[in-house]
This record gives sequence, structure tokens and C-alpha cells, in this order.
Amino acid sequence: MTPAARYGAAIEIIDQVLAGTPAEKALTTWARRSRFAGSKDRAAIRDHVFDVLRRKRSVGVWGGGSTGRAMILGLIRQQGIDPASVFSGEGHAPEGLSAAEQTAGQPAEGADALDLPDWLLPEVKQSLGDKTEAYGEVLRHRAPVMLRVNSRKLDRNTAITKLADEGIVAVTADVAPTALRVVEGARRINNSEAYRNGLVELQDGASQAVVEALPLRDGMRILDLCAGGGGKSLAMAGKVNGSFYAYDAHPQRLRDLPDRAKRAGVKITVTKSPEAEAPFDLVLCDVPCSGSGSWRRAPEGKWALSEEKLRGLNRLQDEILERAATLLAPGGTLAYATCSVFDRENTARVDQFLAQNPAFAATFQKTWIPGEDGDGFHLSILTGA
Ligand SMILES: C[S@@+](CC[C@H](N)C(=O)[O-])C[C@H]1O[C@@H](n2cnc3c(N)ncnc32)[C@H](O)[C@@H]1O
Repeated sequence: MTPAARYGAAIEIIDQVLAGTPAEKALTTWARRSRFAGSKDRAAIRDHVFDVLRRKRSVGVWGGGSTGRAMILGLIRQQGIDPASVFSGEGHAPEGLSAAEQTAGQPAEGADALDLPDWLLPEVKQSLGDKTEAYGEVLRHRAPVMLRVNSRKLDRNTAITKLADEGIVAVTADVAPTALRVVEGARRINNSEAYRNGLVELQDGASQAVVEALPLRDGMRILDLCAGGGGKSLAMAGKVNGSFYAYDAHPQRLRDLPDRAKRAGVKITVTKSPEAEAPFDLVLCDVPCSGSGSWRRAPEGKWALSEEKLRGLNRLQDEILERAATLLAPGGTLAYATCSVFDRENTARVDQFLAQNPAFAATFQKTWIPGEDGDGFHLSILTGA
């Protein structure tokens, strides 16, 4: 496909997303019926679609409309690409621009340029203060590809060499001692020997930093109460020798964990009833949240969140914290984590919990802001009496 034809395909897919189809589904459906498209075409189209979704507000202003076509026009204007080179009407390129399209649109300014929904701005400002603009800007760009080195199998420098042998260039990242940032060859990771043999896992840098901050010790009984794919269970089991249990309210999310654990050389018990396995020395609650720290990776969430959804999430976060407390051994540790930067999902939840459970005290609290080495994240460590 020509570069212009790839933009044409992106327009079609964005229109479907705007009509309500999830982006991943729209991309897969398009790829299934477009066998002519190679892997590089699919990757470029995916990048265009996600670039637009991250910047939906500003590219609409720059393109002078709210259709896929206007948004791609806005995107290429933002990127300094000559619109005539894309909108040529030649081959499978998008139709040439009308006179109205040529004059419509203007550079985005103010709240438009931040690419955040208006209703959310007070929430962001309250949580991030003078970092609000930097936060909005970071979310407008692609997330880094981060790896966690399985330190049970090798050290970071050896991992860098092994990855380089397979055409994957990675550098150490300061965010965590296990973290690598991939700077070239990211698309080779899934098929690489290093990945398939469990030497490295795909895991965001802040997720690794959260695990680093946990007070883990050999011999502990540890529960990952919202384990999802089990990334944090694997990272914890990579650090100390303990008994690891993983639970998720949606057990299908845990289906790959036994294989991943085997690959990594660790043992994690998937449980359907944490109560039956309690008590635990440490319970990690990596709770469902708005995802406001990782909207670079899942930009649809930025536009889909509402005040009502946020309130619902807060209720669920409170419930999970309360449940976790009942699963702890006396003096045990409760670790509360979100991939959100909003106080309302972080310190406010913890404050509420502490008010109802005075036997607990917060011994560590940190919020990571999304940046070069990782997503936004929050961790509070609470210790019981
Ligand atoms: C932020 S994700 C976890 C990510 C995971 N810890 C990781 O590192 O990949 C939150 C998880 O909580 C699960 N969940 C939702 N409601 C829950 C509940 N009431 N109890 C336990 N898990 C729940 C979701 O299915 C989701 O997998």
C-alpha cells in the first residue's frame, strides 16, 4: 500500500470507531477483509488510528470537522505533512480536498490543544496542579515499549545483548532496576527467543516500579487480588521466594498465567476463592480504575470516561480495599495500586479506608506521572496492626 492509501484505510477505520466500534475490533475486521495489506501496512494504519484517538479533540479542530477524514487531515497538518501529498485521489489515496476543506480548520489552542475532555480538566488540575499541561501533552504521544528483565534468569546487560542478537535494541530505564526501554525492533519482541523463553516480559516501567516498592520478603504468602493477566504476580514472584496466589473477578483474564509462570520459572497458584487461602502477609489490590495514567496506550478511555463511571469505579475501589483487609494476617500489608493519576481514585480512596479502618496506617504513597519510562501509576502501602 502507498502511504496515502494507508491514511485512506485509517479514515475508514476511524469512522467506524467514531460510530461506536472499539478500535481493536475495527482494526481486526479491516485487516481480515483486506488481505492485500502486509504487516507493515497494518502497523502503519494502526499507528494512524491511535494517533488520531490520542488527539481526537485537537485534530478535529485542525481538520475542521469530526469525521475520520477531517481528523486525518488535522493529524497530518499537525505533523507538518503536505495534505496534497495524501489527499490526491490517486490510486487508493483519499479524494482530493474540496475548497471548503482546504480552508477549514485551524491550529488547536487552549483546552483543545491539551486533548482532554472539558469536564475532566478540574479533576486533572486538582490532582496534577502545574503538571497538567505536561500530562496532557504526554498523553498525545505514543507510549514507550518497556520490558521487564526476569532477574531469576539473567541480568539487564545480558538481556540487552541477547535482545540485540535478535535485532531488538533496548536501553536501561531508571524507573526500575528490571526495566528496559525498547528503542528499535519492538515488533520483533513477541516472536523473539528472549521473550518466548521467559527472559523478558512486556511490562510498563511504572508497573515494575510499583513492584519494586513493595515490602516483599522470602517466605511471604502473597495475594494478587486483581491479577488480570498476572503481570504483577510474575514480577513479584521474580523477586522473592514466597507462596503466590492470583485472583481476578474475571477468571478468563488469568487463563495465560499458568503458561507465563512456567516460562518464567516461577509458581503462582490461580485461585477462585482467596478467602479459602487466607490469611496473607501481603495483598496487592491493583484495582480497576479510569486508566488515566495509561491513556497513551488505550486512548479511547480518555474520551469514554464520565463522572458517573468515575463514581462507579470509586465504589468498586472501596469495596475491593475492604475485602482485601479481611484477607490479611495480623500486621499484614495492604498494597493499593491504580494506573490512574487522579487523587479521587488514589489518596481519597485510601483516606476513606483509613477513616473506617483506624488499625491501618499508610507507610508509603507515591504517584508516578506518565513519562519516557512508564505510565502514570499510584501506590499506597498500608500496614495493619
Ligand atoms: C488494573 S487491572 C489489573 C492488572 C494486572 N494486575 C496486571 O498487572 O496486569 C484490574 C483487574 O481487576 C479485575 N477486577 C474487576 N473487579 C474486580 C473485583 N471486584 N475483584 C477482583 N478483581 C476485579 C479486572 O478484571 C481487571 O483484570
